[in-house]
Amino acid sequence: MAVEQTPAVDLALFGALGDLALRKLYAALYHLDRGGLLASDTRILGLARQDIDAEAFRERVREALDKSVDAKEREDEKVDRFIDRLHYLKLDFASVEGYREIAQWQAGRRTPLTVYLSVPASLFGVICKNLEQGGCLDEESRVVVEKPIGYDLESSIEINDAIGSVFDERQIYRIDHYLGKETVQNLLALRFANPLFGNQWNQSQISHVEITVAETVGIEGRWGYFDQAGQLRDMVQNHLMQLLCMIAMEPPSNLDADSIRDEKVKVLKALRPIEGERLATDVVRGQYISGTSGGKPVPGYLEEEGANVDSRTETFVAFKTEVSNWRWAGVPFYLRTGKRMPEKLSQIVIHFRQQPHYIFDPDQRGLASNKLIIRLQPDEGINLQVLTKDSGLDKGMRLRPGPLHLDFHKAFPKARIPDAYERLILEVMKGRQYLFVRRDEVEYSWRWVDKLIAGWESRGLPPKRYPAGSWGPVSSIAMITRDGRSWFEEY
Ligand SMILES: NC(=O)C1=CN([C@@H]2O[C@H](COP(=O)(O)OP(=O)(O)OC[C@H]3O[C@@H](n4cnc5c(N)ncnc54)[C@H](OP(=O)(O)O)[C@@H]3O)[C@@H](O)[C@H]2O)C=CC1
Ligand SMILES: O=C1O[C@H](COP(=O)(O)O)[C@@H](O)[C@H](O)[C@H]1O
Repeated sequence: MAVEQTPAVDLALFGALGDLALRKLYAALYHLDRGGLLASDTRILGLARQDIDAEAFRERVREALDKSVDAKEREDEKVDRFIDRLHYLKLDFASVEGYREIAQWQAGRRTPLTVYLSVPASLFGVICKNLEQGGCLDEESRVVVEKPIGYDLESSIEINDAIGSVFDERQIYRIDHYLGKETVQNLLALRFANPLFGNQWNQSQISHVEITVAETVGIEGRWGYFDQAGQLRDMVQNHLMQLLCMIAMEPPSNLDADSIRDEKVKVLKALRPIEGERLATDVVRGQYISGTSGGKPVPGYLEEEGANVDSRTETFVAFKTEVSNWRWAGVPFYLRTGKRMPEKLSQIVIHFRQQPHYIFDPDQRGLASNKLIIRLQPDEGINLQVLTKDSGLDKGMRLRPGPLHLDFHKAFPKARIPDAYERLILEVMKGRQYLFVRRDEVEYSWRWVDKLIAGWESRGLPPKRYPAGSWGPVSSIAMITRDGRSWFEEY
């Protein structure tokens, strides 16, 4: 199939020397270029406040690519071609002075300006205003903003209002990089292209759903940011909520951005809040203490560089909720995410109900349900656990769980699984919003999170401790065990 032509873009990257840009964004752009997906006259303007010239900037990006792109994928000629697209402008984002130079950079070009705000959300509003005043924008301009949008509902409304006073919603691309992950997009195909699953996807066939997003990393020098946020705001409000929506939403009538986003909003509205007595039983907050990671000793959260030793910020959260609608009534959704877990693992497990009548060995009753395991990372793939008869003359009718396994790397050996940012940047360039989060999604998600935080604050309890390298506080295991279930950690 022919590669779809991507229109030429002038990309203005704010925060061009920041962590995200250097670790992820240039690598993603380079891969797009290498794959022939950037139009020949696409250009990138790096904006930062460091007093360097374009050559020094290009050198910094080259060094970043050395670290973030696999050696076998770094082809000299293609790296040079990519580097040639880069320009640099020193700018204090908060001051309107200097913005005219962005407009001048574009003078005579017919390509719309795409602005990527890889900066803290507190700067989104002022940058948008300055771009407008500097005469940099027109109706075709686009703006890409990073998560998290705000700290709570109130601040997110303020930020969204500020962006919205300059850009229309159709011009705004709110990134949640989990939506760019290959397997997350595959959820749409899995659910809506396969009647086998589509027809079973409800409370009469599914007993419960688990979502785990476990990270091995700790705070990685981001204490200042992370301690203000915590795992609930940093990971649940956006990434885990989006995963939950993709699992729980009704079939959209087509793949248009708004059809999909309308359905996601309905899920967020139907999500049962955790309040009252449920605060004691249905949610666990944790904070890691020293332990091990990858076989090496690592410090606890309160011993990290720059730490405030009194911090009660959670680095782990697990909870049980429900989507209160006809499809999902009575189906618990168990979610957990944490830093310094034993392995990096993001997966969704759909547990199907047992047969109405059971005829096999009563000791094996616990085995007797199908599970669909959707692995986001690592080892992207889908695994359906089915029960078969154990082979051998001495086994009688003993059951054995076995996988029907689709490993994306093995099934499509020639296809490279792109990083989430590659997909997302490409979609911005093509002007397609279906993988981006609409304002009301952000706000409904904050509403739910704010209620939970208010509940935590009213109880005033510190997070439970867990050693780095463990699966979180024991009470997160007790939370699911009380329902006669356990977290599924196999694949
Ligand atoms: N890093 C990550 O892994 C992730 C980040 N994000 C989001 O991406 C965005 C960027 O994050 P990250 O790269 O980590 O942040 P960084 O702080 O590393 O980068 C932001 C950059 O903006 C620059 N900057 C800040 N204020 C000004 C100003 N007034 N004028 C000019 N430059 C300024 C900083 O410059 P200086 O260095 O000079 O201070 C810094 O280089 C944030 O919204 C974050 O929440 C989202 C998901 C993951
Ligand atoms: O947005 C964020 O995501 C990362 C985890 O992303 P992943 O793609 O590596 O799973 C997380 O570490 C970070 O704290 C958070 O801000």
